[in-house]
Amino acid sequence: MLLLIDAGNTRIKWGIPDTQQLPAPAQPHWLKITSVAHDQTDQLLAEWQQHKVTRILISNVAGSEVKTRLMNLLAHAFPDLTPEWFASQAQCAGVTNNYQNPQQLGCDRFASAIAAAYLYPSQHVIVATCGTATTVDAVTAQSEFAGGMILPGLKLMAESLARNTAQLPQVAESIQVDQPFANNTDQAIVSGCIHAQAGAITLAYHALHKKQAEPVICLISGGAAPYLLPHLSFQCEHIANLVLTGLFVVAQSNPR
Ligand SMILES: Nc1ncnc2c1ncn2[C@@H]1O[C@H](COP(=O)(O)OP(=O)(O)OP(=O)(O)O)[C@@H](O)[C@H]1O
Ligand SMILES: CC(C)(CO)[C@@H](O)C(=O)NCCC(=O)O
Ligand SMILES: [K+]
Repeated sequence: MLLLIDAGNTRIKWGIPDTQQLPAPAQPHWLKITSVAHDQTDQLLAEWQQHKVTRILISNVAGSEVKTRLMNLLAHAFPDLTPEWFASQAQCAGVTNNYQNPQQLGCDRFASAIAAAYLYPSQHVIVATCGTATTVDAVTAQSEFAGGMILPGLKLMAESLARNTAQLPQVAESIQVDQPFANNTDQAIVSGCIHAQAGAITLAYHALHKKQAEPVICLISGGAAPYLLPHLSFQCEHIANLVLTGLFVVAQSNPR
């Protein structure tokens, strides 16, 4: 069995896809898929050991401390296996990475681009990933990662206002906005942050459409996706676990 891990800056997501299904389904069928916070990684050992794992592929953008912790846990759980650490490169699984320095691109973004190209071959795709950071990337019909934007995630944006101003409070994440112009502080903050994110996604969608003059698909993923979806005025598909789907495609394209 294949163990796929997506270590982000807020949570560690992991899954085991069904690799026996032939022909491969458009979206992997997950035998198991779940996530833990960084302070709960100790529970991973017992959970992983319940599966007959034969290969491990990991995307980590959470830094070297998290990498070391995962390496130690994996060495305990599967002493005979050598985990593969996915890294961005100029070309992988049929996708070309147009970053000036291909290795500089976050490997979670490259994995998501690979998933987008696999799910929507020969189509132009905007991939919005709304986690700790929000990234909005363009993947062309020629399977190129064309480039993208990085902005603070929804929570980080709101927190930075509370942290760096005298009069602005920390707002509850559950506050809803149904129109841009709020008449109280809490809703004005939430409105500003949501529309900054939704506005960036909307701009990217129209810019790619204008550049390619062809239909554009928009995919949205990450913990904040459900809060942004109602604020997008065009069709946008919510796909959970886009990074893990990309790792699945990488593993299939690169059998050992
Ligand atoms: N209830 C909520 N209300 C508003 N935003 C939320 C809520 N829950 C999660 N988010 C947003 O989702 C972001 C992270 O979500 P999540 O815990 O799923 O991490 P993630 O998408 O896996 O990110 P990463 O890959 O960076 O770890 C938060 O920083 C926040 O912006
Ligand atoms: C932008 C994040 C934090 C999103 O998870 C990650 O992809 C990352 O650390 N990227 C490195 C910088 C870059 O992608 O240009
Ligand atoms: K960072």
